[in-house]
Amino acid sequence: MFRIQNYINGEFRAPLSETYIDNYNPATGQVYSLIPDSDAADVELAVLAAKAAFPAWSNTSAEKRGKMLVKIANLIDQNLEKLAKAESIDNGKPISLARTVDIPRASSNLEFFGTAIQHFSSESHYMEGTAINYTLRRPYGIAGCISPWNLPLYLFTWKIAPALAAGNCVIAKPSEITPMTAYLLSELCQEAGLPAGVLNIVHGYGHKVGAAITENPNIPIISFTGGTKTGETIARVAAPMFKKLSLELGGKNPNIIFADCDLEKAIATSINSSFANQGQICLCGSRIFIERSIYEQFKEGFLAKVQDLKNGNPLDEKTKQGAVVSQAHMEKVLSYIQLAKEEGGRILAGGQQVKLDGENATGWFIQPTVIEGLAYNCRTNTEEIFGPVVTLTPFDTEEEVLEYANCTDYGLAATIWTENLTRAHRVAHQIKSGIIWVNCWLLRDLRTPFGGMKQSGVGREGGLEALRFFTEPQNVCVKL
Ligand SMILES: NC(=O)C1=CN([C@@H]2O[C@H](COP(=O)(O)OP(=O)(O)OC[C@H]3O[C@@H](n4cnc5c(N)ncnc54)[C@H](O)[C@@H]3O)[C@@H](O)[C@H]2O)C=CC1
Ligand SMILES: O=C(O)/C=C/C=C(\O)C(=O)O
Repeated sequence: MFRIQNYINGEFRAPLSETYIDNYNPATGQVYSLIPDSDAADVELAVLAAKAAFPAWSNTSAEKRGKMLVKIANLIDQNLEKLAKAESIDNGKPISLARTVDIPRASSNLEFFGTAIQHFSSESHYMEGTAINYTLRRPYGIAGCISPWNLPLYLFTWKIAPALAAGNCVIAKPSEITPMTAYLLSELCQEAGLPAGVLNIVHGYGHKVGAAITENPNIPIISFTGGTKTGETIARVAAPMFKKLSLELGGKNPNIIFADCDLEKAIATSINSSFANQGQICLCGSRIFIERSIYEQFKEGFLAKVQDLKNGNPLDEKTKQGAVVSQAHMEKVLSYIQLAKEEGGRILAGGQQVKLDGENATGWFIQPTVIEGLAYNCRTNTEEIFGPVVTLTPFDTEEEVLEYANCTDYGLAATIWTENLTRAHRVAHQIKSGIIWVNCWLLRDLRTPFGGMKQSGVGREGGLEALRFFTEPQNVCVKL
Protein backbone atom coordinates (compact mmCIF):
# COMPACT_ATOMS: atom_id res chain seq x y z
CA MET A 1 0.00 0.00 0.00
CA PHE A 2 1.17 3.51 -0.79
CA ARG A 3 3.09 5.14 2.09
CA ILE A 4 3.07 8.90 2.50
CA GLN A 5 6.44 10.21 3.67
CA ASN A 6 7.52 13.13 5.81
CA TYR A 7 9.30 15.98 4.01
CA ILE A 8 12.23 17.06 6.16
CA ASN A 9 15.31 18.96 5.05
CA GLY A 10 14.19 18.69 1.43
CA GLU A 11 14.07 14.88 1.58
CA PHE A 12 11.34 12.29 1.83
CA ARG A 13 11.69 10.28 5.02
CA ALA A 14 9.91 7.51 6.84
CA PRO A 15 8.93 8.34 10.44
CA LEU A 16 11.66 7.42 12.91
CA SER A 17 9.21 5.09 14.67
CA GLU A 18 8.71 3.27 11.33
CA THR A 19 5.03 2.97 12.19
CA TYR A 20 2.11 4.16 10.08
CA ILE A 21 -1.53 5.16 10.50
CA ASP A 22 -4.30 3.93 8.20
CA ASN A 23 -5.61 6.54 5.77
CA TYR A 24 -9.26 6.07 4.78
CA ASN A 25 -11.22 6.95 1.68
CA PRO A 26 -14.46 8.32 3.22
CA ALA A 27 -16.50 7.40 0.13
CA THR A 28 -15.70 3.69 0.52
CA GLY A 29 -14.78 3.47 4.20
CA GLN A 30 -11.65 1.54 3.11
CA VAL A 31 -7.98 2.12 3.93
CA TYR A 32 -6.17 3.20 0.77
CA SER A 33 -2.80 4.52 1.96
CA LEU A 34 -0.63 4.86 5.05
CA ILE A 35 0.43 7.97 6.96
CA PRO A 36 3.63 8.35 8.99
CA ASP A 37 2.92 8.02 12.70
CA SER A 38 5.56 10.61 13.52
CA ASP A 39 6.40 11.94 16.95
CA ALA A 40 8.55 14.49 18.79
CA ALA A 41 11.77 12.94 17.41
CA ASP A 42 10.69 13.66 13.81
CA VAL A 43 9.70 17.19 14.80
CA GLU A 44 13.16 17.60 16.33
CA LEU A 45 14.76 16.60 13.01
CA ALA A 46 12.57 19.16 11.26
CA VAL A 47 13.62 21.81 13.80
CA LEU A 48 17.30 21.11 13.10
CA ALA A 49 16.69 21.41 9.35
CA ALA A 50 14.67 24.61 9.70
CA LYS A 51 17.27 26.17 12.02
CA ALA A 52 20.01 25.48 9.52
CA ALA A 53 17.94 26.86 6.62
CA PHE A 54 16.76 30.01 8.35
CA PRO A 55 19.79 32.34 7.95
CA ALA A 56 19.89 31.93 4.17
CA TRP A 57 16.12 31.96 3.65
CA SER A 58 15.53 35.03 5.82
CA ASN A 59 18.35 36.83 3.98
CA THR A 60 17.00 35.90 0.57
CA SER A 61 15.35 38.96 -0.98
CA ALA A 62 11.59 39.26 -0.71
CA GLU A 63 11.51 39.22 -4.50
CA LYS A 64 13.27 35.86 -4.71
CA ARG A 65 11.22 34.31 -1.93
CA GLY A 66 8.06 35.59 -3.60
CA LYS A 67 9.10 34.20 -6.98
CA MET A 68 9.69 30.78 -5.40
CA LEU A 69 6.16 30.77 -3.99
CA VAL A 70 4.72 31.79 -7.34
CA LYS A 71 6.70 28.96 -8.98
CA ILE A 72 5.09 26.48 -6.59
CA ALA A 73 1.67 28.05 -7.33
CA ASN A 74 2.29 27.48 -11.04
CA LEU A 75 3.16 23.84 -10.39
CA ILE A 76 -0.12 23.46 -8.47
CA ASP A 77 -1.95 24.84 -11.51
CA GLN A 78 -0.15 22.38 -13.79
CA ASN A 79 -1.17 19.52 -11.48
CA LEU A 80 -4.72 20.69 -10.91
CA GLU A 81 -6.39 17.47 -12.02
CA LYS A 82 -4.11 15.18 -10.01
CA LEU A 83 -4.45 17.28 -6.85
CA ALA A 84 -8.23 17.66 -7.20
CA LYS A 85 -8.67 13.91 -7.55
CA ALA A 86 -6.39 13.25 -4.58
CA GLU A 87 -8.29 15.78 -2.44
CA SER A 88 -11.64 14.28 -3.38
CA ILE A 89 -10.50 10.73 -2.53
CA ASP A 90 -8.83 11.76 0.73
CA ASN A 91 -11.63 13.98 2.04
CA GLY A 92 -14.85 12.73 0.42
CA LYS A 93 -15.61 16.09 -1.19
CA PRO A 94 -17.04 16.27 -4.74
CA ILE A 95 -14.27 16.40 -7.30
CA SER A 96 -15.97 19.38 -8.98
CA LEU A 97 -15.56 21.34 -5.72
CA ALA A 98 -11.92 20.33 -5.30
CA ARG A 99 -11.22 21.30 -8.93
CA THR A 100 -12.97 24.67 -8.85
CA VAL A 101 -12.41 25.80 -5.26
CA ASP A 102 -9.89 23.91 -3.12
CA ILE A 103 -6.96 23.52 -5.48
CA PRO A 104 -7.27 26.87 -7.30
CA ARG A 105 -7.45 28.57 -3.90
CA ALA A 106 -4.28 26.75 -2.75
CA SER A 107 -2.52 28.14 -5.80
CA SER A 108 -3.96 31.62 -5.15
CA ASN A 109 -2.72 31.54 -1.55
CA LEU A 110 0.86 30.98 -2.69
CA GLU A 111 0.65 33.48 -5.51
CA PHE A 112 -1.08 36.07 -3.33
CA PHE A 113 1.52 36.00 -0.54
CA GLY A 114 4.39 35.52 -3.01
CA THR A 115 3.47 38.85 -4.57
CA ALA A 116 2.16 40.57 -1.40
CA ILE A 117 5.55 40.27 0.30
CA GLN A 118 7.06 42.32 -2.51
CA HIS A 119 4.76 45.22 -1.58
CA PHE A 120 4.97 44.80 2.19
CA SER A 121 6.41 47.82 3.97
CA SER A 122 6.91 48.98 7.52
CA GLU A 123 6.48 52.27 9.30
CA SER A 124 8.74 55.16 10.19
CA HIS A 125 8.06 57.92 12.73
CA TYR A 126 9.84 61.26 12.56
CA MET A 127 10.33 63.17 15.83
CA GLU A 128 10.60 66.77 14.70
CA GLY A 129 14.29 67.66 14.53
CA THR A 130 15.20 65.09 17.19
CA ALA A 131 15.15 61.54 15.89
CA ILE A 132 13.79 59.17 13.32
CA ASN A 133 12.30 55.81 14.19
CA TYR A 134 12.07 53.08 11.64
CA THR A 135 10.38 49.77 12.27
CA LEU A 136 11.81 46.55 10.93
CA ARG A 137 9.54 43.57 10.39
CA ARG A 138 11.64 40.51 11.13
CA PRO A 139 10.72 36.86 10.63
CA TYR A 140 10.51 34.87 13.85
CA GLY A 141 12.64 31.91 12.78
CA ILE A 142 10.63 28.70 12.78
CA ALA A 143 6.85 28.92 12.45
CA GLY A 144 4.54 26.02 13.31
CA CYS A 145 1.49 25.61 11.07
CA ILE A 146 -1.22 23.11 12.05
CA SER A 147 -4.16 22.66 9.70
CA PRO A 148 -7.45 20.73 9.64
CA TRP A 149 -9.17 18.20 7.36
CA ASN A 150 -12.09 20.12 5.91
CA LEU A 151 -10.24 22.21 3.29
CA PRO A 152 -6.93 20.35 3.37
CA LEU A 153 -4.62 21.98 0.81
CA TYR A 154 -6.59 25.26 0.85
CA LEU A 155 -5.97 25.87 4.56
CA PHE A 156 -2.50 24.29 4.64
CA THR A 157 -1.27 26.79 2.04
CA TRP A 158 -3.22 29.65 3.68
CA LYS A 159 -0.78 29.28 6.58
CA ILE A 160 2.52 28.24 5.07
CA ALA A 161 2.42 30.85 2.26
CA PRO A 162 2.54 34.00 4.45
CA ALA A 163 4.91 32.33 6.92
CA LEU A 164 7.42 31.50 4.15
CA ALA A 165 6.91 34.78 2.29
CA ALA A 166 7.82 36.67 5.46
CA GLY A 167 11.14 34.81 5.67
CA ASN A 168 10.35 32.16 8.27
CA CYS A 169 11.13 28.50 7.92
CA VAL A 170 8.13 26.32 8.59
CA ILE A 171 7.26 23.07 10.31
CA ALA A 172 3.80 22.17 9.11
CA LYS A 173 1.42 19.44 10.16
CA PRO A 174 -1.56 18.64 7.96
CA SER A 175 -4.48 16.78 9.48
CA GLU A 176 -3.81 13.05 9.85
CA ILE A 177 -7.32 12.56 8.43
CA THR A 178 -6.46 14.21 5.07
CA PRO A 179 -2.68 14.20 4.54
CA MET A 180 -2.45 13.39 0.83
CA THR A 181 -2.38 16.77 -0.91
CA ALA A 182 0.15 18.19 1.57
CA TYR A 183 2.35 15.24 0.64
CA LEU A 184 1.84 15.92 -3.08
CA LEU A 185 2.68 19.56 -2.41
CA SER A 186 5.99 18.53 -0.85
CA GLU A 187 6.84 16.80 -4.14
CA LEU A 188 6.08 20.04 -5.98
CA CYS A 189 8.25 22.02 -3.54
CA GLN A 190 11.15 19.70 -4.29
CA GLU A 191 10.51 20.06 -8.03
CA ALA A 192 10.40 23.86 -7.69
CA GLY A 193 13.79 23.85 -5.96
CA LEU A 194 12.65 25.20 -2.60
CA PRO A 195 15.86 25.15 -0.52
CA ALA A 196 16.15 22.22 1.90
CA GLY A 197 14.75 22.81 5.37
CA VAL A 198 12.71 25.89 4.46
CA LEU A 199 9.45 23.93 4.57
CA ASN A 200 9.23 20.73 6.57
CA ILE A 201 6.05 18.65 6.64
CA VAL A 202 5.68 16.22 9.50
CA HIS A 203 2.68 13.90 9.31
CA GLY A 204 0.90 12.22 12.20
CA TYR A 205 -1.52 12.57 15.05
CA GLY A 206 -2.33 15.87 16.70
CA HIS A 207 -1.58 14.61 20.18
CA LYS A 208 1.94 13.58 19.03
CA VAL A 209 3.16 15.82 16.19
CA GLY A 210 0.83 18.75 16.90
CA ALA A 211 1.67 18.64 20.60
CA ALA A 212 5.41 18.37 19.84
CA ILE A 213 5.22 21.49 17.64
CA THR A 214 3.27 23.34 20.34
CA GLU A 215 5.71 22.35 23.08
CA ASN A 216 8.95 22.86 21.15
CA PRO A 217 10.84 25.87 22.56
CA ASN A 218 12.45 26.52 19.14
CA ILE A 219 9.09 27.23 17.52
CA PRO A 220 8.04 30.65 18.85
CA ILE A 221 4.99 31.20 16.66
CA ILE A 222 2.05 28.96 15.82
CA SER A 223 -0.84 29.29 13.42
CA PHE A 224 -3.64 26.79 13.99
CA THR A 225 -7.01 26.12 12.36
CA GLY A 226 -9.31 23.49 13.82
CA GLY A 227 -11.71 22.75 16.62
CA THR A 228 -12.15 25.17 19.54
CA LYS A 229 -11.24 22.48 22.11
CA THR A 230 -7.94 21.79 20.33
CA GLY A 231 -7.26 25.53 20.16
CA GLU A 232 -7.76 25.70 23.90
CA THR A 233 -5.27 22.83 24.45
CA ILE A 234 -2.68 24.55 22.25
CA ALA A 235 -3.17 27.89 24.01
CA ARG A 236 -2.79 26.26 27.43
CA VAL A 237 0.65 24.93 26.47
CA ALA A 238 1.86 27.81 24.29
CA ALA A 239 0.76 30.80 26.38
CA PRO A 240 3.09 30.20 29.35
CA MET A 241 5.92 29.83 26.82
CA PHE A 242 4.97 33.30 25.47
CA LYS A 243 4.49 31.98 21.96
CA LYS A 244 2.65 34.11 19.44
CA LEU A 245 -0.61 32.42 18.46
CA SER A 246 -3.16 32.71 15.70
CA LEU A 247 -6.17 30.49 16.35
CA GLU A 248 -8.89 30.05 13.72
CA LEU A 249 -11.52 27.98 15.49
CA GLY A 250 -15.11 26.85 15.17
CA GLY A 251 -18.28 28.65 14.16
CA LYS A 252 -22.05 28.42 14.54
CA ASN A 253 -22.93 31.04 12.04
CA PRO A 254 -26.27 32.82 11.61
CA ASN A 255 -27.79 33.26 8.16
CA ILE A 256 -30.42 36.01 8.51
CA ILE A 257 -33.15 36.32 5.88
CA PHE A 258 -35.17 39.54 6.06
CA ALA A 259 -38.53 39.77 4.27
CA ASP A 260 -37.21 42.50 1.96
CA CYS A 261 -34.44 40.33 0.48
CA ASP A 262 -34.13 38.99 -3.04
CA LEU A 263 -35.62 35.65 -2.03
CA GLU A 264 -34.49 33.67 -5.05
CA LYS A 265 -30.85 34.68 -4.53
CA ALA A 266 -31.12 34.15 -0.77
CA ILE A 267 -32.41 30.61 -1.25
CA ALA A 268 -29.86 29.68 -3.92
CA THR A 269 -26.90 30.95 -1.87
CA SER A 270 -28.26 29.52 1.37
CA ILE A 271 -28.20 26.06 -0.19
CA ASN A 272 -24.51 26.58 -0.76
CA SER A 273 -23.78 28.14 2.64
CA SER A 274 -25.63 25.26 4.31
CA PHE A 275 -24.30 22.25 2.44
CA ALA A 276 -21.09 23.13 0.54
CA ASN A 277 -18.40 20.59 1.41
CA GLN A 278 -21.12 18.63 3.30
CA GLY A 279 -21.44 21.60 5.69
CA GLN A 280 -17.84 21.08 6.83
CA ILE A 281 -16.64 24.67 6.52
CA CYS A 282 -16.29 26.77 9.64
CA LEU A 283 -18.09 29.57 7.74
CA CYS A 284 -21.24 27.60 6.87
CA GLY A 285 -24.46 29.27 7.96
CA SER A 286 -26.00 26.46 9.99
CA ARG A 287 -28.61 28.59 11.79
CA ILE A 288 -31.05 30.10 9.30
CA PHE A 289 -33.28 32.80 10.79
CA ILE A 290 -36.18 33.86 8.56
CA GLU A 291 -38.53 36.80 9.05
CA ARG A 292 -41.92 35.26 9.88
CA SER A 293 -43.85 36.84 6.99
CA ILE A 294 -41.75 34.91 4.43
CA TYR A 295 -40.96 31.85 6.57
CA GLU A 296 -43.22 29.41 4.69
CA GLN A 297 -42.19 30.77 1.30
CA PHE A 298 -38.48 30.44 2.14
CA LYS A 299 -38.99 26.97 3.59
CA GLU A 300 -40.82 25.72 0.51
CA GLY A 301 -38.23 27.10 -1.92
CA PHE A 302 -35.30 25.91 0.18
CA LEU A 303 -36.67 22.38 0.66
CA ALA A 304 -37.36 22.06 -3.06
CA LYS A 305 -33.69 22.72 -3.78
CA VAL A 306 -32.51 20.41 -0.98
CA GLN A 307 -34.39 17.54 -2.68
CA ASP A 308 -32.08 18.01 -5.70
CA LEU A 309 -28.96 17.54 -3.57
CA LYS A 310 -28.36 13.82 -3.81
CA ASN A 311 -25.34 12.21 -2.21
CA GLY A 312 -23.14 10.48 -4.73
CA ASN A 313 -19.68 9.12 -5.48
CA PRO A 314 -17.38 12.16 -4.96
CA LEU A 315 -15.45 11.24 -8.11
CA ASP A 316 -18.59 11.48 -10.23
CA GLU A 317 -18.61 14.86 -12.01
CA LYS A 318 -22.30 15.37 -11.29
CA THR A 319 -22.06 14.82 -7.53
CA LYS A 320 -22.84 17.87 -5.38
CA GLN A 321 -22.90 16.09 -1.99
CA GLY A 322 -20.06 13.75 -1.17
CA ALA A 323 -19.13 11.86 2.00
CA VAL A 324 -18.35 13.32 5.40
CA VAL A 325 -14.72 12.97 6.35
CA SER A 326 -14.66 10.03 8.76
CA GLN A 327 -16.76 7.46 10.51
CA ALA A 328 -16.22 9.22 13.84
CA HIS A 329 -17.35 12.49 12.32
CA MET A 330 -20.41 10.85 10.72
CA GLU A 331 -21.37 9.44 14.11
CA LYS A 332 -20.92 12.86 15.73
CA VAL A 333 -23.18 14.51 13.13
CA LEU A 334 -25.83 11.77 13.40
CA SER A 335 -25.78 12.10 17.20
CA TYR A 336 -26.64 15.80 16.80
CA ILE A 337 -29.58 14.91 14.54
CA GLN A 338 -30.78 12.58 17.28
CA LEU A 339 -30.28 15.34 19.85
CA ALA A 340 -32.31 17.74 17.69
CA LYS A 341 -35.22 15.26 17.72
CA GLU A 342 -34.95 14.93 21.50
CA GLU A 343 -35.00 18.72 21.77
CA GLY A 344 -38.30 18.82 19.88
CA GLY A 345 -37.01 19.44 16.34
CA ARG A 346 -39.00 18.30 13.27
CA ILE A 347 -36.88 16.83 10.46
CA LEU A 348 -38.06 18.46 7.22
CA ALA A 349 -35.45 16.83 4.98
CA GLY A 350 -32.76 14.17 5.35
CA GLY A 351 -31.85 13.11 8.85
CA GLN A 352 -30.27 9.77 7.94
CA GLN A 353 -27.07 8.10 6.87
CA VAL A 354 -27.27 7.21 3.15
CA LYS A 355 -26.30 3.80 1.77
CA LEU A 356 -25.07 4.13 -1.82
CA ASP A 357 -24.37 1.28 -4.22
CA GLY A 358 -21.24 -0.67 -5.11
CA GLU A 359 -17.98 0.32 -3.47
CA ASN A 360 -19.71 3.37 -1.95
CA ALA A 361 -22.08 1.16 0.07
CA THR A 362 -19.58 1.28 2.93
CA GLY A 363 -18.92 5.04 2.65
CA TRP A 364 -19.81 7.72 5.17
CA PHE A 365 -22.67 9.67 3.60
CA ILE A 366 -25.30 11.77 5.37
CA GLN A 367 -28.36 13.29 3.67
CA PRO A 368 -28.53 17.09 3.70
CA THR A 369 -30.70 17.68 6.74
CA VAL A 370 -33.11 20.51 7.55
CA ILE A 371 -34.73 20.86 10.97
CA GLU A 372 -37.34 23.28 12.34
CA GLY A 373 -39.18 23.82 15.60
CA LEU A 374 -36.16 24.23 17.89
CA ALA A 375 -35.56 26.91 20.52
CA TYR A 376 -32.93 29.37 19.30
CA ASN A 377 -30.74 28.66 22.32
CA CYS A 378 -30.97 24.83 22.55
CA ARG A 379 -27.82 22.72 22.20
CA THR A 380 -28.50 21.90 18.53
CA ASN A 381 -28.62 25.62 17.84
CA THR A 382 -25.57 26.63 19.87
CA GLU A 383 -23.02 23.79 19.49
CA GLU A 384 -20.91 23.31 16.36
CA ILE A 385 -22.12 20.29 14.36
CA PHE A 386 -19.87 20.85 11.33
CA GLY A 387 -21.91 18.73 8.97
CA PRO A 388 -24.80 18.89 6.47
CA VAL A 389 -27.35 19.98 9.08
CA VAL A 390 -29.19 23.32 9.29
CA THR A 391 -32.05 24.62 11.38
CA LEU A 392 -34.84 27.03 10.32
CA THR A 393 -36.16 29.49 12.92
CA PRO A 394 -38.67 32.32 12.36
CA PHE A 395 -38.23 35.79 13.89
CA ASP A 396 -40.41 38.89 14.12
CA THR A 397 -38.10 41.83 14.82
CA GLU A 398 -34.55 42.97 14.18
CA GLU A 399 -33.93 43.12 17.92
CA GLU A 400 -35.06 39.52 18.32
CA VAL A 401 -32.88 38.17 15.50
CA LEU A 402 -29.84 39.99 16.88
CA GLU A 403 -30.43 38.24 20.19
CA TYR A 404 -30.63 34.90 18.35
CA ALA A 405 -27.58 35.59 16.21
CA ASN A 406 -25.36 36.61 19.13
CA CYS A 407 -26.47 33.95 21.61
CA THR A 408 -23.67 31.40 21.01
CA ASP A 409 -20.10 31.31 22.30
CA TYR A 410 -18.92 31.56 18.68
CA GLY A 411 -18.47 34.66 16.55
CA LEU A 412 -16.90 33.71 13.24
CA ALA A 413 -19.16 34.67 10.33
CA ALA A 414 -22.69 35.88 9.63
CA THR A 415 -24.76 36.42 6.50
CA ILE A 416 -27.48 39.05 6.14
CA TRP A 417 -30.05 39.05 3.32
CA THR A 418 -31.87 42.35 2.78
CA GLU A 419 -32.31 44.91 0.01
CA ASN A 420 -32.36 47.68 2.65
CA LEU A 421 -28.77 48.91 2.85
CA THR A 422 -29.35 50.97 5.97
CA ARG A 423 -30.63 47.90 7.74
CA ALA A 424 -27.70 45.85 6.43
CA HIS A 425 -25.15 48.28 7.91
CA ARG A 426 -27.07 48.58 11.18
CA VAL A 427 -27.38 44.82 11.67
CA ALA A 428 -23.79 44.10 10.54
CA HIS A 429 -22.54 46.54 13.15
CA GLN A 430 -24.42 44.74 15.94
CA ILE A 431 -23.45 41.16 15.14
CA LYS A 432 -20.48 39.88 17.09
CA SER A 433 -18.67 38.09 14.24
CA GLY A 434 -15.31 38.65 12.62
CA ILE A 435 -16.76 38.30 9.11
CA ILE A 436 -20.12 39.56 7.81
CA TRP A 437 -21.46 38.86 4.32
CA VAL A 438 -24.34 40.95 2.98
CA ASN A 439 -26.30 39.32 0.14
CA CYS A 440 -23.49 36.83 -0.54
CA TRP A 441 -21.51 34.09 1.16
CA LEU A 442 -17.85 33.05 1.03
CA LEU A 443 -17.06 35.84 -1.39
CA ARG A 444 -13.36 36.02 -0.51
CA ASP A 445 -10.88 38.81 -1.05
CA LEU A 446 -7.56 37.52 0.25
CA ARG A 447 -6.54 41.04 1.34
CA THR A 448 -9.20 41.21 4.05
CA PRO A 449 -8.74 40.32 7.74
CA PHE A 450 -10.02 36.80 8.36
CA GLY A 451 -10.86 35.38 11.78
CA GLY A 452 -13.35 35.17 14.57
CA MET A 453 -14.53 36.82 17.77
CA LYS A 454 -15.31 35.11 21.08
CA GLN A 455 -14.51 31.37 21.01
CA SER A 456 -14.07 31.41 17.24
CA GLY A 457 -10.48 32.42 17.63
CA VAL A 458 -7.69 34.78 18.43
CA GLY A 459 -6.03 37.04 15.88
CA ARG A 460 -6.63 37.56 12.19
CA GLU A 461 -5.05 36.07 9.08
CA GLY A 462 -5.28 37.20 5.45
CA GLY A 463 -3.56 40.06 3.62
CA LEU A 464 -1.32 42.33 5.64
CA GLU A 465 -2.67 40.86 8.89
CA ALA A 466 -0.99 37.55 8.04
CA LEU A 467 2.32 39.19 7.07
CA ARG A 468 2.24 41.20 10.29
CA PHE A 469 1.44 38.07 12.28
CA PHE A 470 4.40 36.16 10.86
CA THR A 471 6.85 39.03 11.49
CA GLU A 472 8.03 40.66 14.69
CA PRO A 473 8.29 44.47 14.71
CA GLN A 474 11.60 45.92 15.88
CA ASN A 475 11.80 49.67 16.25
CA VAL A 476 15.12 51.44 15.70
CA CYS A 477 15.34 55.00 17.05
CA VAL A 478 18.13 57.12 15.53
CA LYS A 479 19.01 60.44 17.23
CA LEU A 480 19.52 63.19 14.70
N1 LIG B 1 -11.79 24.87 10.67
C1 LIG B 1 -12.57 24.52 11.64
O1 LIG B 1 -13.23 25.32 12.21
C2 LIG B 1 -12.58 23.12 12.03
C3 LIG B 1 -13.36 22.74 13.07
N2 LIG B 1 -13.36 21.47 13.45
C4 LIG B 1 -14.23 21.13 14.57
O2 LIG B 1 -13.50 20.39 15.48
C5 LIG B 1 -14.14 19.16 15.70
C6 LIG B 1 -13.10 18.11 15.95
O3 LIG B 1 -12.42 17.84 14.73
P1 LIG B 1 -10.95 17.31 14.74
O4 LIG B 1 -10.63 16.58 13.55
O5 LIG B 1 -10.75 16.58 16.01
O6 LIG B 1 -10.17 18.69 14.69
P2 LIG B 1 -8.86 19.08 15.41
O7 LIG B 1 -9.00 20.43 15.95
O8 LIG B 1 -8.48 18.01 16.37
O9 LIG B 1 -7.81 19.01 14.22
C7 LIG B 1 -7.18 20.11 13.61
C8 LIG B 1 -5.67 19.90 13.59
O10 LIG B 1 -5.17 19.96 14.92
C9 LIG B 1 -4.34 18.83 15.17
N3 LIG B 1 -4.37 18.54 16.61
C10 LIG B 1 -5.22 17.75 17.29
N4 LIG B 1 -4.89 17.71 18.60
C11 LIG B 1 -3.82 18.53 18.75
C12 LIG B 1 -3.02 18.92 19.87
N5 LIG B 1 -3.26 18.46 21.11
N6 LIG B 1 -2.02 19.78 19.67
C13 LIG B 1 -1.76 20.27 18.44
N7 LIG B 1 -2.46 19.91 17.35
C14 LIG B 1 -3.49 19.06 17.48
C15 LIG B 1 -4.95 17.76 14.29
O11 LIG B 1 -4.05 16.70 14.11
C16 LIG B 1 -5.23 18.55 13.04
O12 LIG B 1 -4.05 18.70 12.28
C17 LIG B 1 -14.98 18.94 14.45
O13 LIG B 1 -16.04 18.09 14.67
C18 LIG B 1 -15.41 20.32 14.16
O14 LIG B 1 -16.52 20.65 14.96
C19 LIG B 1 -12.58 20.56 12.83
C20 LIG B 1 -11.79 20.86 11.78
C21 LIG B 1 -11.78 22.18 11.26
O1 LIG C 1 -10.11 31.43 4.03
C1 LIG C 1 -11.17 30.97 3.62
O2 LIG C 1 -11.67 31.34 2.57
C2 LIG C 1 -11.86 29.90 4.34
C3 LIG C 1 -11.48 29.46 5.51
C4 LIG C 1 -12.17 28.38 6.13
C5 LIG C 1 -11.83 27.86 7.32
O3 LIG C 1 -10.88 28.41 8.07
C6 LIG C 1 -12.43 26.62 7.86
O4 LIG C 1 -13.41 26.12 7.33
O5 LIG C 1 -11.86 26.13 8.82
